Amino acid sequence: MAAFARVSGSVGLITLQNPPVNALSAAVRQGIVDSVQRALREPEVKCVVICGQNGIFCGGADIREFSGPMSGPPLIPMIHSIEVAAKPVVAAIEGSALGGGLEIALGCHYRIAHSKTRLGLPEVTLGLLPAAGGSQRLPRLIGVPAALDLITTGRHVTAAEALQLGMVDQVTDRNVTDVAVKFALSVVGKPLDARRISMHSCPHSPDLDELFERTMQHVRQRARGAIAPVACVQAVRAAATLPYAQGMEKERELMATLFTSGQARALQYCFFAQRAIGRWSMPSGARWDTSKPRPVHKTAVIGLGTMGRGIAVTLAQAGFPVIAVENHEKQLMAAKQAISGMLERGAKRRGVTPVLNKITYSRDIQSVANADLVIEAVFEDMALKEKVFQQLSAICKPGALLCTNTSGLNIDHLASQVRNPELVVGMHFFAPAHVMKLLEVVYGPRSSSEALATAMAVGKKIGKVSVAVGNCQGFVGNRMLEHYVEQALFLLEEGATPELVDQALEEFGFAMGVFRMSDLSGLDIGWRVRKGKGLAVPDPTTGQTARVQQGRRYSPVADLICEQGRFGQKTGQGWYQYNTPGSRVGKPDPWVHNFLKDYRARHGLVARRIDHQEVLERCLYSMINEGFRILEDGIAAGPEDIDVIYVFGYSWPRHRGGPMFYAHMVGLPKVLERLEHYHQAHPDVPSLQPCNLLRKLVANGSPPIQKWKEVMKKINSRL
Ligand SMILES: C/C=C(\C)C(=O)SCCNC(=O)CCNC(=O)[C@H](O)C(C)(C)COP(=O)(O)OP(=O)(O)OC[C@H]1O[C@@H](n2cnc3c(N)ncnc32)[C@H](O)[C@@H]1OP(=O)(O)O
Repeated sequence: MAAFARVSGSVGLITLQNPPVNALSAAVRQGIVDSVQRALREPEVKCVVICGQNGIFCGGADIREFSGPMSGPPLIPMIHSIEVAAKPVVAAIEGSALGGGLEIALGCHYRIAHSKTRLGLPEVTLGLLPAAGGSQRLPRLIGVPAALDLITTGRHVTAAEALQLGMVDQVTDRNVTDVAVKFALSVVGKPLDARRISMHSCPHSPDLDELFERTMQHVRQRARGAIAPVACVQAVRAAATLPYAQGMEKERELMATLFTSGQARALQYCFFAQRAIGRWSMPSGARWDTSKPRPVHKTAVIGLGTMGRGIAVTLAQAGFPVIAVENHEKQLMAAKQAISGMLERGAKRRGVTPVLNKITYSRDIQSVANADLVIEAVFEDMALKEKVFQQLSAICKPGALLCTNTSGLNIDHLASQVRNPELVVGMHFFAPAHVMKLLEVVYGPRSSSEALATAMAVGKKIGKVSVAVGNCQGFVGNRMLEHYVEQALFLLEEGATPELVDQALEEFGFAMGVFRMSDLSGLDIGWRVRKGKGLAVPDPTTGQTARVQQGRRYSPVADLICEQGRFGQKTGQGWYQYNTPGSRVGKPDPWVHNFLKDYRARHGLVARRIDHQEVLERCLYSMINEGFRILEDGIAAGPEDIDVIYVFGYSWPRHRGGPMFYAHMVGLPKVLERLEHYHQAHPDVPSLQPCNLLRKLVANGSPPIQKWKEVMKKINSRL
């Protein structure tokens, strides 16, 4: 809806009303059209102000409407009618003016923003472009380079930056509607043509061709196959080179392709998935809206290796006092120096003062006695973690939340080491912890809903995308990853090279293929884990690691590479070769190719030609299959949780929505058929055997992903 009122005698005030963000639903658009007509019709109205209810101007088009047939008045003529109005129209912007919201403001003759407002055209993040004239008006208003930046990234700007760019005419700390009403009265009777952005041409930019070429190259590189950023560049190019009407036609054409694309559906799914994960529930029935978090004032981090340092920085930057504990003096000093550097660099980037005094350093674990929440981040070794939890149980004040940053060890076992197991949860950060957005919050069978609510609340406060998951080996992310990596290794045995596998995955949209990624993170980490699991142990008779371990096919290829001291970038050799240790640019390594040839010969394996499709199907479908098992086991509450974990923690290309959404797009019958095919070819690989839930979903007519939870409930209640 939009309400119309006459204020200050002759100002027509139009208020957008659609909580919580005044999204432009059909009803709101109709309300605006009716109100504008009324304002122009009534002779008492001399000028118009458009504002939003409840402290927010407008969050843009109603994204939920995109999945159904469009109804109600379209945006473009509505905005045009505002721009051509004979009475001055002023946008009174507060909270947010995003997407279609900003496009309405660009159609107004003047824009006044509250100082706390954020403005932007984030359509690209939804797989779209600003197609209600935004791609044509913004470059005309602020110039091509700035418009290219905002439209291709979807970046929100502050009111101060918007003023600097010329996007708004005035910024105020006062009530923005009051200011806009007064301002509107002051411009009655002034000529409006110069205020109609569509009548301008773009401000001159030198070397326009070169600018577009450079931007296109940069955008293609960053987009990893996403089509919307490329279309955004094309639309802005049209604004810079064509008259407005032709530019609008180009904008329409480009949008027609994007709007129905699978990428737009994936990105819009991600938008809602990211919000859905906040509404967590536990198998006990406890939920986000019925569980109260405990207050957390003081925090502590135990163990200041790479992860502990990043966690301490994240907590301090969010305003938490942190006691940072490391029992080795030398390591403590090194950590202090590294953390201070991280805080200083972070503060410089954000233009704020570094919060060095938020962190107190100590060698004594007793110093965490007063903390409300402790995060253990010591070496990934169960015996060591057990000891730390026993100590914490004796030291910490009653009610303190005890968290572990383990990436896969048993939370329940750690809980069994303490007096209050209900206060133990996992807080699994991803490296580098102060940069990566994902946090898996892991509850065990004994964790209380209050403990989970507290960890989720802290996760939100420190700016992480926090996903609540159940306890199992590897939780969600690493449990699925194991199958992806396993298939990649099998493909090497069967004839692929690391670069072939990586190329297929990178073309799919991953920032790095599996082998490039493992060179970056260090091959020794996985080796240690495999040894810990009793894998990667040589057969006493042959002295070689067997290709069958624990009753199933196993590839020792990665272990053999590690035995050569090839740990990836840090040693200058891994799956690729590097000019120097620490260098980031890897080249295909003939040594690896020869090693694989010898390995195959030794094991009587005949190399065959492997294409990109097989790489994708085996690596991704085996991982997706495990995702279905995770849903079946109740470790993740829904497919959105898994997808958000993969998009934010494992560089899964967002425009493909996450592994479970990808399966839905490919079609569950096809995923099932390909898994059956590969399992028949590799019966000794259990991860290729289609799981029950996948079979049942297919048997139930392969419902859309939004309905999986319903079908899962139905299936479970029938068992
Ligand atoms: C063509 C395309 C055109 C013309 C477009 O305009 S595309 C839309 C462009 N706009 C956006 O991309 C903005 C999306 N929204 C946001 O960025 C944020 O919601 C916000 C900055 C506006 C507010 O943030 P915050 O206060 O944190 O609130 P939430 O993000 O949690 O949102 C609250 C609930 O509102 C729902 N929502 C938000 N925006 C939209 C929208 N444009 N359409 C439909 N629904 C929207 C959001 O899903 C939350 O709902 P629940 O999860 O609570 O059910």
